[in-house]
Amino acid sequence: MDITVSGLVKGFGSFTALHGVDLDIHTGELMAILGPSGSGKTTLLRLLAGLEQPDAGSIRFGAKDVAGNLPGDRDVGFVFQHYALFRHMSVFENVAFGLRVRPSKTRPPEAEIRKRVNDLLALVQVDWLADRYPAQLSGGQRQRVALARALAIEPQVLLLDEPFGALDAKVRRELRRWLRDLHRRLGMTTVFVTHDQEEALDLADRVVVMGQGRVEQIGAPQELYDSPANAFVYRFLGETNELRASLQAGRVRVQNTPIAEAARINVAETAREADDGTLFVRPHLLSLTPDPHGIATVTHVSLVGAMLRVEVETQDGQNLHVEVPRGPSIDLVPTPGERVSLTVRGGLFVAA
Ligand SMILES: Nc1ncnc2c1ncn2[C@@H]1O[C@H](COP(=O)(O)OP(=O)(O)OP(=O)(O)O)[C@@H](O)[C@H]1O
Repeated sequence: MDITVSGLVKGFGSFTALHGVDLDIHTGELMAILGPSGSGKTTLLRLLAGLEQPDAGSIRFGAKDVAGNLPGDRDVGFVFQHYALFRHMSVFENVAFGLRVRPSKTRPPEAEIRKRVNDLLALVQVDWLADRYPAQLSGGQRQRVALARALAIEPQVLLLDEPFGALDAKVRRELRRWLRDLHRRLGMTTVFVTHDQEEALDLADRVVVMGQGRVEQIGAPQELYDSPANAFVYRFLGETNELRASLQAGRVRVQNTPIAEAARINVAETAREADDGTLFVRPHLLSLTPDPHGIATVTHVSLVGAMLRVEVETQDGQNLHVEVPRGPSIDLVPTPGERVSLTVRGGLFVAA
């Protein structure tokens, strides 16, 4: 089931939480909605689920406009943090619930319900917990049961809001791997909200980056990391340096010294020339060369695993850090106080 969102607007009182969101989600895709707190991720997911109605814009599931459809009519399974399991029902009954409440015409026979629930509990690897109550489960087990409950109705679309939010890092990683395998096997269109960039980049086919109620960029993880579209995405995803720079005659310059061919740099909007702007560059896309007339001085060197992390300060007082793979020889390690020139192999220039 593909989902097409166009011009979605949602306000709460005088506050606008979504300012016209456009988004295409492909059939069978695993898509992450990533953004800082308050950027509108949950609001977007709740609109997809039918738990909120938009003020303007449309949501289509396949060819069908689902505006006005209640959650039960959308063929979605969802796991929201605040939709806890039913405390007074066993794990088995929690998972069976969505099937049991169906009108008699579409409700499967009891034997089939039992089989489907048992199969699902095996799939999420908690079949041995079928008779327990939610209070008797660990956090990770509860999340798996919540997922089994969402899957029981065999939805075409699965919506997950921070599904592993409350869990510790190790269990999160485990469940993440498990969700990826499950998605590969079942193949339903899945959208999950997270504020954890590692989780989004690791798990999703594509990621929507949201900022203040707007889509800032949509792309595959590698594409977002390598070619952020703007300053917001650059700052939000991964580490970055920001340098005051100019763009003249095909070169990006710092303190009037060329440090990059403009052809290797993405240039935001239409700035072909600019006296003043910001160059965003990832630490691993900067190189240092010993140079007595260079524009920077090494201030600190540390070894982090296989990488050398070098901090430098430019003559005009800008601090940046550089990551270089550790070479075979100790002689190649820069030393504090050494003058160096800088070369930039990729980045984004934004005119002031
Ligand atoms: N029911 C509501 N009434 C008023 N304001 C709301 C309501 N729901 C959300 N908001 C506001 O809309 C904005 C977006 O909220 P939303 O929950 O979508 O953000 P989020 O990106 O999911 O954040 P978080 O990562 O913190 O969960 C926030 O500023 C929030 O305060």
